[in-house]
Amino acid sequence: MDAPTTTSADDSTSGDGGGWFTPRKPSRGPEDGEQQHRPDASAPPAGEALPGAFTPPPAEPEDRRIPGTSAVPSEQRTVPPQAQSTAPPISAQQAQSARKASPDALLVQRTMAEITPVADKVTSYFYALLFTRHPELRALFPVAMDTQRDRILKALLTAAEHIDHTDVLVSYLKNLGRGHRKYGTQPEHYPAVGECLIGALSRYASAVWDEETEAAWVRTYTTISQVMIDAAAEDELRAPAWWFAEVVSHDLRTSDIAVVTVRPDQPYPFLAGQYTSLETPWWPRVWRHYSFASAPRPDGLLSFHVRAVPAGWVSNALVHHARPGDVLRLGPPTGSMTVDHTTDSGLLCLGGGTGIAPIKALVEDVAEHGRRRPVEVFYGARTDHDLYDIDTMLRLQQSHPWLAVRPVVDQRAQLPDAVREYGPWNEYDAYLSGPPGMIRNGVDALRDIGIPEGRIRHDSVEELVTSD
Ligand SMILES: NC(=O)C1=CN([C@@H]2O[C@H](COP(=O)(O)OP(=O)(O)OC[C@H]3O[C@@H](n4cnc5c(N)ncnc54)[C@H](O)[C@@H]3O)[C@@H](O)[C@H]2O)C=CC1
Repeated sequence: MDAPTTTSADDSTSGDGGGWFTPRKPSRGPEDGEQQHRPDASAPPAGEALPGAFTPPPAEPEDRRIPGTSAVPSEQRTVPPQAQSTAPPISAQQAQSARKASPDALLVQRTMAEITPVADKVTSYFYALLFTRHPELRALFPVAMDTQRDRILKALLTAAEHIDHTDVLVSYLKNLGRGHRKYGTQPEHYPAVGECLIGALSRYASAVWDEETEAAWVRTYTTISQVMIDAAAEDELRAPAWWFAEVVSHDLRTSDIAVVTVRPDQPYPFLAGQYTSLETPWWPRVWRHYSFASAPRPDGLLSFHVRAVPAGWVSNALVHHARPGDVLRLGPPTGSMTVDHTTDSGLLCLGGGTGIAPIKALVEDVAEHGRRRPVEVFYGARTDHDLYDIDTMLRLQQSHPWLAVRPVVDQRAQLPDAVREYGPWNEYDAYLSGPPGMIRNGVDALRDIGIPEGRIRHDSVEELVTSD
């Protein structure tokens, strides 16, 4: 198996995206016997040699060693020559984590510490490199980049930083790889992105950048891409890259909150508590996350609760423009805030604002499973008027004796405190859904009252930030 090789990250002749990693055939093919959904006819069949699939590192991340030779001719780098041999020593804190971290992880973390204060510049430079060297990739991104701008880089850096936490990382990356199918991402795009990533990092982390660091990043990025590419290829065998979904009803509950119900063009399997990404026809390639507001239904319809937020393109389009007959696109379902049906533990649920949507789905899921387990829902809103779904929740309470719904109207973000007045909660699993601040404070409050972290579930706060 070949070791990854590289031309310079800043070598302008490498704009064809080739030569960065050693291609390898995909690990799975259609001989698995499962039906392929290929809405994107330009995508190579998963069983064919994927032109840009790379060789994974020869061993698990923990076992990797940095080869002694440079992968990059030094004259091609933007790193000042003196910086190449004078990378600052690893700090005491870094040294402590080094006991656990692999050598690559340590070098990656050292780069991260260097670029974090200038993350904005790194991002701008990264996209400038990407779009000038690979203009054909511009069409995969929204016209206006705004929140999209830092997504790729954030995701890559998050992954790189956790390269030693194999379990968490692999499931994160698989998800990311599957989710990238809807953007039209192809295996051959990965070397282009990797090359520009290294270009941006080497420029802004020049004080710590040397040959070993570059080699560590190449290996790390190769691992990341390979997991994403394999996950996408595997997913292609069983699911479309996206679903079209026609709006079948639009219920304006307040001046800025709508419940939007859609009918996907193909079966859409998901679990109560999960969320999806959604694109409207008004803002092509701008995707936002919304949770399913119901458990899977026999008629296959999906509902979302949307609040139009200031400057929220997608949310405003959904609340103020979408009407029955409009066609949206949906990405795959994702998220792990789902009910564990192997236990009888109670569910303690905190739903803030439109964050009540997945909580309602969880309640329906428990009801469908027919097991009587106590479910306590604290439904927070800033005003009475904002409790837009209280009637539905109270109706559910009337039909299910195991369910208690407690509306909490609070101007001062006290939803998590309300939970302290009830309990005890030691037999409960906790589920939180709402604004990022509520999640953070809620997790603290629940830990304070003795609920172990492993029993507290919520969606990624970063994902929620982009649900406008
Ligand atoms: N629409 C959906 O499907 C979902 C939305 N979300 C997220 O839920 C949020 C809903 O926003 P809004 O309806 O505008 O909610 P909001 O800002 O009106 O707040 C809802 C509740 O959370 C409490 N809260 C807010 N900030 C808090 C803090 N820092 N500490 C403690 N409690 C706090 C409020 O007091 C209120 O009770 C958005 O951030 C959205 O991304 C989460 C999951 C699903």
